[in-house]
Amino acid sequence: MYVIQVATECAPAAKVGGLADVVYGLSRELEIRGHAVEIILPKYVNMRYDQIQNLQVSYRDLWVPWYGGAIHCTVYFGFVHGLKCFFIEPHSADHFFERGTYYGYLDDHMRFAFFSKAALEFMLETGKRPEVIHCHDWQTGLLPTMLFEIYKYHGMEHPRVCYTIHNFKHQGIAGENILRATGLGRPWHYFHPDRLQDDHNPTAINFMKAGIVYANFVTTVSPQHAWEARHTDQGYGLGHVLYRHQNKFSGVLNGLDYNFWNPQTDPLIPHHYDYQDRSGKEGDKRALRDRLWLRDDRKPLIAYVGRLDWQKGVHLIRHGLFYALWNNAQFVLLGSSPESGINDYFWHLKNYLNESPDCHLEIGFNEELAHLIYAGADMLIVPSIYEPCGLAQMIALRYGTVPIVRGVGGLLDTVFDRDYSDKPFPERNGYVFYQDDYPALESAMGRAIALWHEEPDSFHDLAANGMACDYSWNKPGEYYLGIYDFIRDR
Ligand SMILES: Nc1ncnc2c1ncn2[C@@H]1O[C@H](COP(=O)(O)OP(=O)(O)O[C@H]2O[C@H](CO)[C@@H](O)[C@H](O)[C@H]2O)[C@@H](O)[C@H]1O
Repeated sequence: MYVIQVATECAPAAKVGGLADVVYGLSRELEIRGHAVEIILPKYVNMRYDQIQNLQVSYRDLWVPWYGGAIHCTVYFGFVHGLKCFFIEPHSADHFFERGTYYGYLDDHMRFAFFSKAALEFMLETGKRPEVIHCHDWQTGLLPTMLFEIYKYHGMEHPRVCYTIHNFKHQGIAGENILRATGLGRPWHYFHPDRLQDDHNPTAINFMKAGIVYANFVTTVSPQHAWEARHTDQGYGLGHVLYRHQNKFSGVLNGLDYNFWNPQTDPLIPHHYDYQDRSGKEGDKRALRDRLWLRDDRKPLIAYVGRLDWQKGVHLIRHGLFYALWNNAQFVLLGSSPESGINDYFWHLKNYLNESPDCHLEIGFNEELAHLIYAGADMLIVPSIYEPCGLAQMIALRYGTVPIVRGVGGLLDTVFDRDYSDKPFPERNGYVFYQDDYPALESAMGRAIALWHEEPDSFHDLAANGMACDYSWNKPGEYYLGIYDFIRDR
């Protein structure tokens, strides 16, 4: 099978969150199984270039039609930890990818509509004809529309599209001018409830809806979230569209790259360990405390790693921090937010708690520190308001760190409560709470902290259960191959 992934992130070169891990992990899994995979990404000026090997010009003059004219692009090729990646660099006064951050600009819809178009133009010009184009999230939602309404008639009639939604909240809403920019034109055709017209604003088009309508298959990243998106407000207004296209929609639980996230070999942690011998984890806890100036005391270390977004339950993260400090535990936070209000709030909290020997807040993105935290912590909280899949809890399980999660989305598919799950004990691996209020979080954190202090052996058994879970790409890789095989043009 020949697959091209078109995405706006790929770990570890261009990563904001879980999308990057999935694009990397799934591509690797497909390659290991002997399939041909290429990834097309924007060439952001602020990528981790140290994570790209042999970067070189691959196609010097790509002219991408845009409005009435065309934008000149150069396409680079390089390996991101062995994966074949193409990077599109537009040369225009818009400076689409020469910004301080990857997202968060008023013209984001233009930037990524352009990227989607450029990816198709690149395939057309270089004769690349993958059996499947797998694209991700709102940023690439217009790609299947452009493929089947324009590029199909220029010799790209065979590629089929699988479209994966990682976050329903961000859908890409734009005005009519996007149709003129991309060459789709014909507003009377696209401004139709069965095509691109937003269901809640009849004068806008919706990129994600476009992806759902035009793709040959649509997935989201866990079975539970697929249900939530259709039946609850977590579809953010797309439930009706999903219902109409339910025959080509399903939830496939994300995997985790078990080579990249591996406590036995992880080069970013000082002590290695595995399921049978977890003594190295103690060393990592000491190393983490040393690095963050935390006192060495007989207390569990509780962590939060992730974006500081409303989605992640910011008020519960804050409360979890104080609850840990009041209840004989330590707390470490690693995260950042594009919203200055949230960032400022956590900076303020960091200053306020600066003298505490039991807590550390690291505001920013730091892949290396993230690994040490997953390895060194005893527990990880994931109190999300909604969570399509969630990788943090899976990474925690892999590193023998007990997850404490809110029971939504993929968290429900992966974490099973030690005390209340109906699963047999060996399959229970963490703590789950359901309401999004303080008492709910406290009940779960309280049970975890008490077990750590009072029954350390039972706590270790629980952590070992987590390490024994298999959330690798093995099964999800098979599911995606099944989907690709189902949609490909024979
Ligand atoms: N400050 C920081 N420093 C270092 N590393 C950091 C970091 N902040 C986040 N990360 C890393 O980014 C990843 C986060 O992945 P998640 O899946 O948990 O959440 P995210 O909301 O970004 O992903 C969305 O897409 C994924 C993929 O489909 C879904 O699992 C999820 O539910 C959905 O919200 C983890 O690898 C984490 O370690």
